Amino acid sequence: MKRIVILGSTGSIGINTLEVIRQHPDRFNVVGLAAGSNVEEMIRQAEEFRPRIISMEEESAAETVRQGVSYPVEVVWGGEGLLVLASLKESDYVVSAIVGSRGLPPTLAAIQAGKTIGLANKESLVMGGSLVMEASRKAGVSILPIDSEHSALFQSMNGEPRERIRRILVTASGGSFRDWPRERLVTATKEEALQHPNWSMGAKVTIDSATLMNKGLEVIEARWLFDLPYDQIDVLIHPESIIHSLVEYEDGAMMAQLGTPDMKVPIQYALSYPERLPLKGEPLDLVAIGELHFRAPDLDRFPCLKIAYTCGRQGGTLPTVMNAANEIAVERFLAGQLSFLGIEEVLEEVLSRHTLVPHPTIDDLFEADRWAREMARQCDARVG
Ligand SMILES: NC(=O)C1=CN([C@@H]2O[C@H](COP(=O)(O)OP(=O)(O)OC[C@H]3O[C@@H](n4cnc5c(N)ncnc54)[C@H](OP(=O)(O)O)[C@@H]3O)[C@@H](O)[C@H]2O)C=CC1
Ligand SMILES: CC(=O)[C@@H](O)[C@H](O)COP(=O)(O)O
Ligand SMILES: [Mn+2]
Repeated sequence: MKRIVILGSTGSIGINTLEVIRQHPDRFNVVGLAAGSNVEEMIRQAEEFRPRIISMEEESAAETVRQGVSYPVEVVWGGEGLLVLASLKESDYVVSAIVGSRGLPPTLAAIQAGKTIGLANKESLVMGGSLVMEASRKAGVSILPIDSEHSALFQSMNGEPRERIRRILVTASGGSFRDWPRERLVTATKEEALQHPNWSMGAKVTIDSATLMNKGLEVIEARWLFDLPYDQIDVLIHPESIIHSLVEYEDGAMMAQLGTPDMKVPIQYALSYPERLPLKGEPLDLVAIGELHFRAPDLDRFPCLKIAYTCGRQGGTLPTVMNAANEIAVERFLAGQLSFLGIEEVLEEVLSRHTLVPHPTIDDLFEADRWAREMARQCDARVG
């Protein structure tokens, strides 16, 4: 029985994770849940899964949950609360599914406490990939990818010689504006951007998909998870999101993982690895789909992907700054304070002002993150 803590249980990944666990009560037991402000969903989840401990972002939300749950449960809160959940002694597995760079401290804490990690929170690898991977090597813990592309890559490397990989191809749907000309992006609205063609996900990752920054974050995530240089990581636009990514080997063979766009598949694989369990869901009907399509990404229409490659290659504090500026820009876009193309303008502006720290400590990363957020908030007024 795996004893699981879910950080971000009320979100899209968190809810899908609980659905997987619901299907396998003999395999998985929920011992802790953490979320931000959604007290109603947390109370409902607590009543069903009976975790021993819960964490919420604010003290007031924690108190509401404590009073709303019908059994004696420990409720903690804030950044400290997340660290308590991450290193809980009754758990052996932590699902890291908080959105954004605030997922980094609890992910690192869980690694240092020796927990196996199911990683959805790609921002923690973008912000601090080198430190996270070094910590996982030191602690001897596995980081199992939940992100669909990285799960596909992981599955496509299973039993194959890593040194024979020629390159990996990270597939991308192209997002909500895949076929829009650049001129039309000027007026793109939040409602339009939130209409992802294939996946139902949280707002932040859906906007990142629309700018192609999600693919940029995923390229950096792949660099760290699979220890590959950037010139062996390519992006392939695949509008149907059926092939979740591919690995090309030196003999020309390509291995891929296919499936319907359903996050329960990679989540369950990460939870059950190295086993493969049954899962309820629509089987993939390739005859009904008929055709799959592919094309190269258009970096002129979607420069965020180019920005991410540049930041990843230069390294140091640049990916941290890019990630933080992107989080603020997306937040402001969702709040109606920034245009869609304003997101890339904020990134360019903040990055142009940053002085790169080449071998950052964890404190350097947090300082770069703080600085970039402040800068990105200031830029908003000019491009909004
Ligand atoms: N959704 C998907 O299909 C995929 C997501 N990912 C990645 O997974 C991560 C989560 O994405 P997704 O589930 O879509 O996001 P959602 O926005 O749906 O959920 C985010 C979760 O984080 C919680 N949260 C936010 N702030 C805090 C905080 N300060 N303390 C504790 N919890 C907090 C939210 O709680 P609350 O709602 O209670 O405020 C919620 O549970 C992201 O990094 C994303 O890129 C990767 C691949 C696919
Ligand atoms: C489901 C998942 O893993 C998302 O990260 C997804 O990849 C987003 O779709 P895009 O391919 O549009 O970025
Ligand atoms: Mn993905």
